[in-house]
Amino acid sequence: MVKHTILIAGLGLIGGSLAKGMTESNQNHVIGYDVNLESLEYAYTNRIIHESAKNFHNAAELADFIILAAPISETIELMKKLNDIPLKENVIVSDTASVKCSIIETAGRLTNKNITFIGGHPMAGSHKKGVQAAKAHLFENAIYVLTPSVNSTPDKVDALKDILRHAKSKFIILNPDEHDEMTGVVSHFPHLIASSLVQQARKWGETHSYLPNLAAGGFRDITRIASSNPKMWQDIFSHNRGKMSQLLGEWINEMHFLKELVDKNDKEDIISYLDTAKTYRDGLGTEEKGVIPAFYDIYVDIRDQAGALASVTQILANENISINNIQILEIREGITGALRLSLSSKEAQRKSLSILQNKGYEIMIQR
Ligand SMILES: NC(=O)c1ccc[n+]([C@@H]2O[C@H](COP(=O)([O-])OP(=O)(O)OC[C@H]3O[C@@H](n4cnc5c(N)ncnc54)[C@H](O)[C@@H]3O)[C@@H](O)[C@H]2O)c1
Ligand SMILES: O=C(O)C(=O)C[C@]1(C(=O)O)C=C[C@@H](O)C=C1
Repeated sequence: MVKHTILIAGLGLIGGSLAKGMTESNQNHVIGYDVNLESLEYAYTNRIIHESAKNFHNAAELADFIILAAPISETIELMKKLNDIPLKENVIVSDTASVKCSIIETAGRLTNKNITFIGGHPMAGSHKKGVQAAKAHLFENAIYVLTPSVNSTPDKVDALKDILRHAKSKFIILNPDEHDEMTGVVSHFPHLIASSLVQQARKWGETHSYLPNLAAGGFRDITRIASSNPKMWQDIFSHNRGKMSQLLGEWINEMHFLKELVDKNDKEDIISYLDTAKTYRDGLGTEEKGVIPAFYDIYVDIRDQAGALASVTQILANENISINNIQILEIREGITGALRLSLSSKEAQRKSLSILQNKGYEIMIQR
């Protein structure tokens, strides 16, 4: 098998995670580049990359594939730089930016004939940033959107998928506008709303100092993403501002409607509103639809006592069931709390439910 040289520019959470998986699989030679020399050094000493490059131009000349994983505005600047570099013939350039229209518009303006540009967006991440948070398995089972530019061909798309196969993602092709519209709704806009909910609580907290202690499972659940990297999100909102503005307008109308509903206090209408939302939300994880990957969660009631979490995870480990994600939703002194365990398949969900129920745990699954 031919070893390709892959340059990953931007070794933060996303670039670092892609690089780590690629370097571990050792099929290709991975060169890392980052403007932050500490991140570059960290990536090299922790074997996230095979080789570190302090000069983007020189590293780009050596690459067969280039993945730009910097913030969106920086990614656009790097694309413009690539245009003036004597690259290898037929180099495939991709990116990881959360917004695709401005990236593909920039790709359309590139005149360097050696570049085939295929936009990329792995639909997985976290509220953490930086190379220290990188995980080789971050994109496992996640949707990975590709937005080929006009000069790309299906064999080039396959070549890109091939060098990304270690990620174990599910690739889908979307046009950039469709991508920005859908991720606007299910990814970008929720971040704005999460921050606005936290702002509301913060303002109330100024006159009610005990308020933060009451922020339990529900508030924490819906606002986790408000802890994300503000600079990255400003960049995303700015590049998708047309869609954000439209969604905010729709949301404001929805809030007016909701206010009327609450003021009227019609029991049936309110139940119907909540029920329609519940039915849609419960259905999201049952099959893979659009950009939303399936999830198979179970909720386990546990007591606030030493070792409670370890007991549950040990029972599942004994049965060889691996847990994709675990979250403590609400545990306060002396009160029963809930664990949310995310499993990798419906079968794992069913098996965990039955094993834990047999051991006397109270379990809830959605649906
Ligand atoms: N965080 C997420 O959940 C997530 C998920 C999918 C896609 N993305 C997208 O991936 C990209 C990277 O996000 P992240 O979460 O890894 O951010 P991050 O802040 O963790 O990492 C960004 C890295 O890029 C480096 N960088 C900045 N300017 C650079 C430049 N000019 N050249 C080279 N390196 C540069 C920074 O030093 C940093 O190491 C963004 O475009 C973002 O929209 C983020
Ligand atoms: O899990 C999170 O914290 C994320 O915000 C990840 C998330 C999202 O789902 O909205 C954020 C931005 C990306 O472009 C893709 C994924």
